[in-house]
Amino acid sequence: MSLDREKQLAAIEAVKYVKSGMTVGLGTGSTAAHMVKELGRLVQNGLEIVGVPSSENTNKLATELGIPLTTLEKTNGIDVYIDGTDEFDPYMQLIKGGGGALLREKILTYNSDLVIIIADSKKEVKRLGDFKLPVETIPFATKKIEQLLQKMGLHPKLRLKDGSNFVTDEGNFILDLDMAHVSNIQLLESNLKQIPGIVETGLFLDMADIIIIGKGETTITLKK
Ligand SMILES: O=C(CO)[C@H](O)[C@H](O)COP(=O)(O)O
Repeated sequence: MSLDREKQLAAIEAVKYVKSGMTVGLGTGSTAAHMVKELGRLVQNGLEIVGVPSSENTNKLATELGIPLTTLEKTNGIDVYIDGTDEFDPYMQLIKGGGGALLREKILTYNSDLVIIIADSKKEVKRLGDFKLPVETIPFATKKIEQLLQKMGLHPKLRLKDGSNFVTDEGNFILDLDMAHVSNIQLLESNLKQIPGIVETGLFLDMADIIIIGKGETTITLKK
């Protein structure tokens, strides 16, 4: 069974939590795109929702599919947020941001009543850290932050796209960190957040309420 089919199955299962009248946060990435497509199909069949996209890419896809959209500040909060992940561990802790949308994704996650993460079976890990941890940095400070993180043993790599710096929807850069040898992820998160110029990290700790994993032709649901 292909990983893409597992992503699709997880997305279809997650969308069952969405009911008419809800404000729905729309994640970013290939798994989230399956969810947006499924919501688009349901909207065509009469589901009445308003979406809040987490990126310009998702905004474009949802608009093409006819999903009514709004922005976070115009809502009274989000009923359910559905997004993919790069890794999740047995404690439902996540690394996100492979697609570079981690800042808006974390803001929407924080402002949502229910957070559902959808994943293919390859995203499950015993311990976070095979995937490089993205951190979003202000361009003005990025060089200095890179030097500091190097001294901390986190081997930062400035993310590039087509030979130039990758620029997020908020106009920032991304440093991808090697956290394979970090034993205390809570401490890492708080240390990183104390560095001026780091806007956000891709560690989503204690934020997921439900994780739906596509496995073969079925899904497995983990709940907090
Ligand atoms: O955090 C993300 C984007 O910033 C994505 O959810 C994450 O990268 C997973 O992507 P995909 O579903 O394509 O594997």
